Parts: sequence; C-alpha cells; structure tokens
Amino acid sequence: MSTPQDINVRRKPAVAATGGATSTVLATKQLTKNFGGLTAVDGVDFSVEEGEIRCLIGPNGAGKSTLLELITGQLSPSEGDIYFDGTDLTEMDTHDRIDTGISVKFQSPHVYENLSVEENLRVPLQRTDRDTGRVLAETLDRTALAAKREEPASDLSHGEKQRLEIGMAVTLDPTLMLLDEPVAGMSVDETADIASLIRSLHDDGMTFLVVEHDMDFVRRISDRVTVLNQGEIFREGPIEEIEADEDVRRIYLGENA
Ligand SMILES: Nc1ncnc2c1ncn2[C@@H]1O[C@H](COP(=O)(O)OP(=O)(O)OP(=O)(O)O)[C@@H](O)[C@H]1O
Repeated sequence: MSTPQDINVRRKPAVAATGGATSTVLATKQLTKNFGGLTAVDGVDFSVEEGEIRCLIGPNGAGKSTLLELITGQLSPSEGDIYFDGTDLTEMDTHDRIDTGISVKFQSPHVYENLSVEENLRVPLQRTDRDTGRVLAETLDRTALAAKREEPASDLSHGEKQRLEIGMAVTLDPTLMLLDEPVAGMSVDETADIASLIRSLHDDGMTFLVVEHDMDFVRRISDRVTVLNQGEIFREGPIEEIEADEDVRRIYLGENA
C-alpha cells in the first residue's frame, strides 16, 4: 500500500472557516474503468481539497457516475488507485470506506418510507458511538425537519426526503460528502433549501464532491468545477472560467442552452 507524497490530511478540515492553506482529502491516480470495450473513466488524476465544494459536470455518458461509484467502492477500477485521508482505498469495501469518513447520497431518495423522520436519522447512528440525542437535535435543526420528526418519511415531499437523506449521511460526521445530482427533479424553492443546507455544512468544514447538471445550482454552491468528457478531465477551474470557456460550452453547456 503506497501513499502519494501530496496527500497531507487532517481528520476535520477547518480551512473553510479560516481561509488558510488547503490539503488534499481525496485523490485518484490514473483511475480507469473499462466496461468491455468501453472506457468509461480513462486515466483520471483527480483531487479534492479539504473544505471545498467541488462540482463535477459533463455531458451525458461522460463518466461522472462511474467515477463516483469507483470512489464509493460500488465499482472496482480496472486500473489506478484512490486515496482518501492518506489511505489507499482501492481494495477497501464500501462499508469500510464509510467508516473512514466518506458519506454518499445517491440521486433518488433512499429513505425508509415507513419509519419516521427521527427513526430514519437513528439508522446510521446505530453504527457509531456518537451522542445520539445531540446529533439528532442538531441534524433535525440543520435540515429544517424538526417539526416533522414524528412524521413517516412517506409523508414528506421530494425535497424533504432529499434533505432527510443528506441528514442521515451528516449524522456520521463525514469528512467528505458525495452527492449525485442532489437537486434533480426539485422545485426552485427546494433547490434553494438544498443549496443553503450544503453551504451551512461547508461553513462547518465539510468537504463536498457534487455531480450536478443544474448550472444555477452549481453557480450557487461551487468553489471549483471539474468538467469530465469521454472519461477524461477536460477542464477544471472556478465556475466563471468554466462557463466562459468556449470548448466547454461546445461540449456541454451549449447543448443545454
Ligand atoms: N454497468 C455498466 N456497464 C456498461 N456500460 C456502462 C455501465 N455503467 C456505465 N456505463 C457506460 O459508461 C459510460 C459513462 O457512464 P456514466 O453513467 O458514468 O456517465 P455520466 O456522466 O454519469 O452520465 P449521466 O450524466 O447521463 O448520468 C456511458 O457510456 C455508459 O453507458
């Protein structure tokens, strides 16, 4: 097991609040995934700095979900390595990756419909020795679901279910949160609620990697944007530069204009 020299990680990032120097929390090295003859992720060297909100965009089929699934361990790479918190994750299973401090929220809500909001939040906490009462109160407050704590999840709106699932991931106090299209299918108000939830968690030092197509949302939350195209990193930079880049517009933004 090797550790690249450029990984220098503290367990809880504080850079968001301080504006100080950053260090790498997640890094992929020549990460590749082949599906038969198709290379979905092609030799990607990618890194996320602690305390940032990184958005990953790109046309349909660019390899965004595959990259996320390689990071969570749902897929095994054909080649390459993944490092998190200075540890080589490449051979680690998904549950062990969660224990190292990575939480993920997939696109469609995965809440327990027949359990109450509070019972849903208790499920991930069973895996930890965290102070359940305090974490529950904080999470209900943060997700603006305190008034609905006794309600079954089946009664929640789509936006509320998404907030609940983010809340379930937050109870584990992850270093890095992966979100796959968190505002897909949401109203303008629901999207604004998710943006402010992410910003508030970010203000407390949480690091995010967010796959998203909604450019208004990306503009609202992102520190830096990575553009993936045909399995490769095409561009990386602040949102203003990405949106002004003619090649990015041609391969991606233009098709959505
Ligand atoms: N399990 C699989 N088996 C075979 N091919 C796959 C599999 N998963 C993804 N692919 C292919 O890999 C490529 C990348 O797919 P991926 O879903 O990662 O793209 P994406 O950028 O997330 O697209 P979208 O924005 O449409 O969700 C596509 O050509 C897709 O058809």
